[in-house]
Amino acid sequence: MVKKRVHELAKELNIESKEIISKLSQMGILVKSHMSTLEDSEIGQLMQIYRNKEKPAPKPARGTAAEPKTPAVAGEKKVEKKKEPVQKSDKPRPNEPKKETAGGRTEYFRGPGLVDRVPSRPPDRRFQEKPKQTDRPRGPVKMDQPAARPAAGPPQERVHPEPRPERPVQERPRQEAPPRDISRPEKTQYERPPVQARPQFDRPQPEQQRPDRGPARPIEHRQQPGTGHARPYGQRQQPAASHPSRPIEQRQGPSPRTGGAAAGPRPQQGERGARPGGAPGMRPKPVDRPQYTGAGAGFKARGDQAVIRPQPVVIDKGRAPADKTKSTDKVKQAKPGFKKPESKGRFEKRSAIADHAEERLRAVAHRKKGAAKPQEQVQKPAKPVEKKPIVLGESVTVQELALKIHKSPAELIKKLMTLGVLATINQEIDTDTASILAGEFGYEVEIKLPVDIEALFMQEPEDPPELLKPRPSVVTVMGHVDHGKTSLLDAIRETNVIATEAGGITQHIGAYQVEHNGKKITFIDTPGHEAFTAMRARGAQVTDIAILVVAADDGVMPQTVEAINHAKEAGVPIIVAINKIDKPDANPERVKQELTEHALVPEEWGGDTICVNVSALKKEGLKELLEMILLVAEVGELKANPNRPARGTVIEAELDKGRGPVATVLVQSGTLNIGDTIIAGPAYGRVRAMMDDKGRRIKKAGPSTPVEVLGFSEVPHAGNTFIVTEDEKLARSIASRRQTRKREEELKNTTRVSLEDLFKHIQEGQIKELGIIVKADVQGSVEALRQALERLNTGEVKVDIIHGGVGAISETDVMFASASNAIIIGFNVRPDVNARKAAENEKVDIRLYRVIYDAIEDVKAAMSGLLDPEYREVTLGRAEIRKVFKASRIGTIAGCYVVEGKIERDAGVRVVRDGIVIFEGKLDSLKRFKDDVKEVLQGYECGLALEKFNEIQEGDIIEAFNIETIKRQLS
Ligand SMILES: Nc1nc2c(ncn2[C@@H]2O[C@H](COP(=O)(O)OP(=O)(O)OP(=O)(O)O)[C@@H](O)[C@H]2O)c(=O)[nH]1
Repeated sequence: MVKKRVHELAKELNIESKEIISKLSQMGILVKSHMSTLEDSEIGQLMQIYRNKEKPAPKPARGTAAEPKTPAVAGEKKVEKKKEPVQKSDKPRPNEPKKETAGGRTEYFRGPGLVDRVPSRPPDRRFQEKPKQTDRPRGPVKMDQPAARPAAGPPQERVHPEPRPERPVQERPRQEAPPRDISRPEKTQYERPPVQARPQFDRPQPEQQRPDRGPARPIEHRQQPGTGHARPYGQRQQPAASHPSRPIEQRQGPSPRTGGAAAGPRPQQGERGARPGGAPGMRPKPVDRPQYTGAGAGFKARGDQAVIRPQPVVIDKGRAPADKTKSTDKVKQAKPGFKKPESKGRFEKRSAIADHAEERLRAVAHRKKGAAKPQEQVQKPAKPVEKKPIVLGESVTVQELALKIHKSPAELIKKLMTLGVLATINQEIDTDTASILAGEFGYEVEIKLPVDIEALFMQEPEDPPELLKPRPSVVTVMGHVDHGKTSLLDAIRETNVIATEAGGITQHIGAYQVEHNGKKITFIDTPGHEAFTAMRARGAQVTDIAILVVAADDGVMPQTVEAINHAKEAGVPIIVAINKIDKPDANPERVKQELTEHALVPEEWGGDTICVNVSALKKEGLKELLEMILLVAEVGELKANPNRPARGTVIEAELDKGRGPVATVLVQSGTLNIGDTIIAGPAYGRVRAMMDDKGRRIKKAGPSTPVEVLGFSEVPHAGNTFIVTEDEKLARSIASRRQTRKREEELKNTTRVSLEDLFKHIQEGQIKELGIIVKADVQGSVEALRQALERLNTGEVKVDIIHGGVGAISETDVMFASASNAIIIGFNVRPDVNARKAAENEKVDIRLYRVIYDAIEDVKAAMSGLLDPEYREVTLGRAEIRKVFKASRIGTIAGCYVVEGKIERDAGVRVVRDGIVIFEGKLDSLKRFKDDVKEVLQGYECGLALEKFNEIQEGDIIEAFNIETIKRQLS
């Protein structure tokens, strides 16, 4: 025989190539594809097998040769034998002979006999076993199946063309799109939730279409190239043709059933058709079963069939993609190639995309919230943090708050604006505002005010009474200017301090200690000028006894009253020293009389105010005064604990060029020693040296001792409390904090802006401000000037002391003044070279003074210059119109007679008629006779024309006036 290819032989035998391939594989002959060539012997064997099947009669004849070759064939024979009776019963039918003639396979074509019975059931049963739903489509399909066979043949051949590997991908979609796409998509879609049920639906559909569309099969073939048995769909459509090719399936599938129940009891074809396990002639049915079952739910419905080998393979292949799509990424669904992606995939893809989109959105949302990974985001979302109240301190800047609530500063600023607050990013907002603001963004605020370490640090410990020891009394000398305070102290100290004072008045607070009758008395001298109120108040606060000096020849004066009030406020006992009793016009009684007006009733008049007549000049009454001081001190039982770190008050401070910051302090309790760490206001340091009131260096200073202290880091403020601490680090940090606070306050004063302030500023736009920088040799003078100058404030002009400090005028001061459009007042200080140059360049006005009065007067004058001048009308004269002339070119001319004062050419004029002003304007011309003149005096006649006014009449009065500018001065 000639070599043939598998498909050629299949054609010849009118069977599918696959069946031959499977048969060959059962025979132990491996064939790669339908294009493989077969040896003559192999062809012979196959021919024998298939012809034996077709011709049962000759089988036995050939059987000798065929049977031994393959057990499968033998098996088949057995089956065939069983079928014979069935066939025989069928033979009488008219259909058989036709089929025999057609294919020569009577048994095989008995299937069609089923078709005849279709109306009666067989096909229905088949399908009913699986899904009833499939009946709709399948009903007709199965009916057509037999007829479709011939059509099925050709399609198979078409499929054979080799290019399988490539075609599958392209052709699948085209050809199978309708049938399989529908089925598979459904699979995947349905299978997701109910994996079992779908397969049943899926299969029937493809079957319906397969027979109609030949091309559909090829796809199936392609899919099952490796496993020739694996074509459930195709086989179904060709039940008869599949028989021969699936002996194994029949054995495996049907066998259990045949053995179980079907075989014997189903001799009839009708039932055979429905039950594969029936007779040998039922092969096609068993083949069908696996096809159906293999496709889907049939497996579960028929547990037996699930064992069938080929089916699992087919199923795996067929499902693999679907399963993957179900269980894993939907994106992978596209890979399988089939048309899945098109029909079913749309929905799947959309849902997948939607899912992805959601996931991404979530991820993005989480990322935006700050988390890097979705998982972590879930674990550490900011949400719980949002609800957690934010902790704020005393104040917070907009930027800090923005960080705390995870918002942008711009959002906060915007929100603040809606709340009526205009703030910058670095501006501090108070806790109330911050709370409201945070609340706007859904945050609660917890305000935790920091522990005031400073307050604790400065808190004065209470000394047990047993540790207290008597201390010198601190006496403050107060009184009106020039009443002799310094002279009195000088007399007491027997020194001459007055000679060193500029201008002859005391401008520094002085502290001195004297000893009388073995007891020390500390005196604090305070200036008497009104500008030094603060100093006096400070003196009163640190004092135990106040000496009120009143000049016997002058009596009680304003600052006397002020001193009385300070002393009363401080709860300090007052001793009145009526001075200058040596003067001829001294009148102590009058002074006492005036004192009573201020609730100071002398002892001799029944009151409790001690009054002592003294003369600083003559040094009279000093002893008595000192004794009275000691007496009052004794009554006060003044005590302090000298055996603890010192604490007291800074009386005065200055920046000494050679020694640096120098502070005059009054130790009020404890003992100050050299080397002590001391802090006072923003200044801290170590006590480098101490000098007493006489300039002598001392190593320690006990309670009530005034000393000059060197060693401060900067000039402390007069009035600051100083303490000694062992914790230098803490002192430094507290001082640093105070410095920062001071700077911030200075900054606030110049830069603080809010809507309220803005409005205020708009209102104050008409108020002129005079910015002043005050520099002085000592802090006390700075304060004195500040107070004196600020007192000059009026509703129209405002003095703004933008900076005050101790020391020479520096370039920085000049630049600051330039930026602030301010002037600089230097008191007992001079600008250094750089400052002088800078002042020239920046045209900054620097005023230097040695007497405070001059400074104040100058400032007052400067402020007067700032005041809006007053305008006053000055009447020049009056003229009566005696005659009116009309000139064509000039207009109306008035012939006048000056009845009073004079009429000036450039003056303003008004026309008054019967006491009513009918015009006010300017003269157009003024002539005497024909000459233009500048003025016409009383008693003379003149001619004049008014500018843009001709309605004059005889008898009108022309009034001439001028507007004078009058500079205003502060009272
Ligand atoms: N005749 C007479 N003159 C005195 C007496 N005490 C002071 N003076 C004079 O009064 C003037 C003012 O004396 P001060 O001691 O400077 O007066 P003050 O109260 O200290 O003045 P301020 O320091 O400016 O507050 C000086 O010229 C003294 O000579 C006195 O007892 N008798």
